[in-house]
Order: sequence, then structure tokens, then C-alpha cells
Amino acid sequence: MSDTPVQAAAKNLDIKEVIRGRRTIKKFQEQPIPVEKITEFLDTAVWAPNHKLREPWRFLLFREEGRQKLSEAIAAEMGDDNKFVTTVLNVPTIMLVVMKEDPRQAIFDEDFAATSALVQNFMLAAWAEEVGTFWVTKPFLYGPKFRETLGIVPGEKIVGMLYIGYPDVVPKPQERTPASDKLTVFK
Ligand SMILES: Cc1cc2nc3c(=O)[nH]c(=O)nc-3n(C[C@H](O)[C@H](O)[C@H](O)COP(=O)(O)O)c2cc1C
Repeated sequence: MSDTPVQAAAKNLDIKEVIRGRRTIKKFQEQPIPVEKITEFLDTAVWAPNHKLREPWRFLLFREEGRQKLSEAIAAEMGDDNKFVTTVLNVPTIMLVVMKEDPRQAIFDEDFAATSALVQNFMLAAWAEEVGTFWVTKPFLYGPKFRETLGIVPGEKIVGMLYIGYPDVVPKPQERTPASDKLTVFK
């Protein structure tokens, strides 16, 4: 059984510290994250709220030689001299988060929100174990040749490409606007 909030606090798992401390990591150490670790983070991430428990997501993971396939997909869409063709060969682990697109707008929106919550859960679960992530969105993720090469079919949306690895450089935080500046309270 999971810990109660009081038990979790006793173990010193400070969720606020993890949320505030997480940074987008762009420079990684070379060694890849074991697949078992990624699966562990995902098994935490899938506890994201999702309406009717549709669990509208699936995942494609690229590591070691498998990164070649992702590089090929980018080249198929963008040509060989695009910088991402080589960038993805140097990132230790990359994951595409794919969502099923419901034709009904309201359900699409719910599923997109749920999948985004899953991505944040994943990044926090990883950060809590000193694993860094970078959520990347680029136009080629929408390209038909890129998608076809990877078997992503019409009716599926790529919500994000995540770079994953042990951080080499952790950037300084960029301060956030206090929420109270954007808060309207009706009382
Ligand atoms: C949906 C999404 C897409 C993003 N795409 C990019 C991107 O393509 N390039 C980039 O440099 N950062 C991207 N980011 C990361 C943000 O730039 C980053 O979260 C922001 O600068 C704050 O830094 P922090 O995550 O370290 O707090 C993306 C973030 C989100 C949520």
C-alpha cells in the first residue's frame, strides 16, 4: 500500500522541493538510463488524473542503437543536414509521448490535459532520483514522414519528445511571477 501523506512526510519526501527544484536539462552525462528505471518513472507517472480512466497514452523509447531510428525519422522529414538528426544520437535516452486523439473536442482536451499531467509526473519522478529531462516540441513532430517512419498513425498526437539522462549541467532557475499577481479572489 502507498504511504499516507503523514508517512510520506516522515520519510522526508518533500514534493514542493522536487517541483521547485526540477530544471530543464540540456546537457547530459553519456550513460543511458536503464529501461527499468524509465518504466519505474512511467509507472508513477500513469497515476496522473485522467477522466474515465481512458489512459490515452503510449510511449516510444529510443536508446543506444535505437536512437538511429529516431534520427532516420527526422532525416526522412527534414533532410540529412538538420541539426536534430545528430542531436538525438547524442542524447542518452529519448522518449516520445503519444496520445490517442478523440474526434470530440471536449474529450480531446481532457486527454491532452491528462497526458500533459503524465509528462509532468514523469519529469518529477525522474528529478526526485536525480534524473534530468527536457520536454521538446518541434514542428517535425507533426510531419507525416517522421510519423510514418515511427509507426505513429493518424488519430495519434505526439504530446512531447523528452530528452532523459543524468544531468551534466543544471541551469540556474528562471524566477516565476508570484501567483498572487495573477489571482482574482471572489469573496
Ligand atoms: C510543452 C513544452 C514544450 C517545450 N519545448 C521546448 C523547446 O522546444 N525548447 C526549449 O528550449 N524548451 C522547451 N520547453 C522547456 C521550457 O523552455 C522550460 O520549461 C522553461 O524555460 C523553464 O525552465 P525550467 O523547466 O528549467 O523551469 C518546453 C516546455 C514545455 C512545457
